[in-house]
Formats: sequence, structure tokens, C-alpha cells
Amino acid sequence: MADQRIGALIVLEGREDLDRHVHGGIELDGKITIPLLHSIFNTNAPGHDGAVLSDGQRILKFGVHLPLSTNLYKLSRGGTRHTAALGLSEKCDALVIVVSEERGTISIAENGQIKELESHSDLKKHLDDFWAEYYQSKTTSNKQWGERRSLKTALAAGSLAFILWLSFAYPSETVYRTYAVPIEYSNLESTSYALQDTVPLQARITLSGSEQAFRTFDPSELIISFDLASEEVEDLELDIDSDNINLPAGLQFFEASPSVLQLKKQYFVPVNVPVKVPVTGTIAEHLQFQPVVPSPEIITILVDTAAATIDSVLTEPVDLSQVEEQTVQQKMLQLEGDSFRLSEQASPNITVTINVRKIQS
Ligand SMILES: Nc1ncnc2c1ncn2[C@@H]1O[C@H](COP(=O)(O)OP(=O)(O)OP(=O)(O)O)[C@@H](O)[C@H]1O
Repeated sequence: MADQRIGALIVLEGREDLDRHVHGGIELDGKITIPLLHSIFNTNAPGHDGAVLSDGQRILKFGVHLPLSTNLYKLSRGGTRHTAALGLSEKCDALVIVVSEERGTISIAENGQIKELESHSDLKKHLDDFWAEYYQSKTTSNKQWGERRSLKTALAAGSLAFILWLSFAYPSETVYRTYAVPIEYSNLESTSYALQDTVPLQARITLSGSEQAFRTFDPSELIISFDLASEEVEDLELDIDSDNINLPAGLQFFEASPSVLQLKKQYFVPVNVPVKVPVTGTIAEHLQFQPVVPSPEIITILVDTAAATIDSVLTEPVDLSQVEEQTVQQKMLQLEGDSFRLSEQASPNITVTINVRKIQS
């Protein structure tokens, strides 16, 4: 599957019960076979979203929603599929195999860690170790399970039969899908308030509903929006829930990651300060330089007065060693840190006039 870039998420259960951590999914009770896995994760099949749950011998369920991890720093690469694999491994002793559709890599999530495997033989080693630890003692009884052929098992033996079964059985089931959704903050009084630079601009939203409802829905229209006009306090805690999302009919909000946004609203006060032009280098011996004159000489800066004070603002320096005669240069204002901002009317470009006088010898 990795070689063919077929994205997949396969959970091998350990000793702990998975039911309280996972949601949804269709019961299958079919023997694991390569054609069956291909049918399930075929992107044209309705059931490819979500994870397959296995007890090592049989596929118990597919289309299962796993909890998302919030420890995104543990994921060097990968999106939601990898986040879901890590999330489940943080909650129980299952082994989760992820095949990346985008990169064709295989990763293993186990005991709250995820790592990308270097070779197929690494996967075999992981599976052998897991098998020895969790399934060895079950093997005899598993044999008996293997011999019991349910109707679903029989269907699963042929992938065409499986797809036919799926198209009848699947539409009415509840499925879960996760999307990266942009966050919009509106009605912030922009001249006096700003949000800190680090505000999250998107979150992962999981919706639930029938396959039918998902089919007629365009996820690119989803948006999370917060109206900040009524938010008085400066340290904000905003919950992402169904009130902030434009949910389409037939789909329900299930969870968000992160579920709470911690934001800081900064209050900016306009302050008029003089512009100062620093100089570097030494002027030629036959010249004498007069004070450098910026234009404008005074500028309005918006200052987060709770965090900082300001008595002047600097431009980029003028290099006197390059000056031969009176010149005019454009210099940028240097505003560092997130406690200062330029007012909307002000330009960051300052016209600097460098006056020099020739020394009479
Ligand atoms: N919570 C979840 N539980 C189970 N499966 C999920 C969950 N969230 C997303 N998925 C699966 O992951 C797929 C999307 O993966 P996405 O491309 O966002 O992640 P990725 O880690 O970058 O994977 P890939 O490398 O394969 O692209 C979905 O189509 C769905 O099948």
C-alpha cells in the first residue's frame, strides 16, 4: 500500500479495551486479506475514511474515528491521519500503523510515540514483537475464530462483494470526518486592539453524520468565526464548538482540536514620538555634517502601554562614510517586538535629509 501511495490507518488492539476511545465505524468481522484492505482504503470506496480495527486475525471494524493527539510537537511530519494514530496510542496499548498517502511512508504509533519506519523489515520486526507480546497466547483460540465464517467474512473474501455490501450497508451509518478549518476573528477594533502574533489561524474539526450528508457537503466552505466585539477582557479563552462553526444541515459537530483557544488581546494607545536617525561610519575629512533631518519629524505609534513605553523611534542608520554631498535618502522605521505598531495612516518610510558643508582649507 505504501508503494502504491494508498493512505491507510490500521489499529492492532492490545490488551486494553478500545471502545471508550474510538467512535463510529462499521462492524465487519472479516479475515484480514490484502484485497480486503485495498478495498477498504480505496479512495473511491465510501468507507476509506477512518481506521481499520483488528485483533490481529480479523478486521473487526473499519471507518473508525480515533481521538486526535494535541501533542503536535511529536509529529515531525504528517497531518490528521498521523495525529489520529498518535492520539490513540497515547490512550491505550494498541499499535497503530499509518501509511501516508502523500509520501508513501509507513509510521508506527505506540505508547504515545510515533516514528517513521526506514524499511519494510522494520515493520515486520515491530509486528513480530507486538504479536509475541499480545497475541501469542491467543493463537489457539484465534484459529477457531478463523474457522468460523460469518456472512460478512464470506463477503469480505471477495472485494467486489465487499464493495457491493458496503454501498448498501454504509450510507445509513454514522461516520466521522476531520477537516482543517480556518479561524476568522471579526470586529476587533483594529486601531486600538490587536491579537498577539501567535493566534491560531486554523483548527481541526471533526463532524459526524451519515455518509449521504457528507457526500453533498463542501468542506472548503467551513469556517470557524469569533466575533470579538463583545469580548471585554484582554486574556481570552474561546471555546470552539457548534456555535462558532457554519455547520451544514445533516452534520453535527463532534470535536475540535484544539478545543480552546487562548488569545491575548492587546490594547494600543496612540503616542506621538520624535523620529531619530542614527549614524554610522566617519564622514570624509573635507566635510562637516549638520544634523540629519527626518521627515516627518514626529510620528504616531500605537503602543501596548501595559507592556512597554517609548520616547522616540529610530530609522535605519545613515552611513556617513558614503556621503559626498547633501543627499536625501529613504529609510525604514525600526519597530521591534509586538508592543508597537504603526497607526494605519503612518508610512514606515522616512525621508532623511543629510546636510553637509565643505570645510574651507
Ligand atoms: N480522527 C480520525 N480518525 C481516523 N481517521 C482519520 C481521522 N482524521 C483523519 N483521518 C483519516 O485521515 C485522512 C486525512 O489524512 P491527512 O491527509 O489529513 O493526514 P496525513 O497525516 O497528512 O496523511 P497522508 O500523509 O496520508 O496525507 C482522512 O481521509 C481520514 O481517512
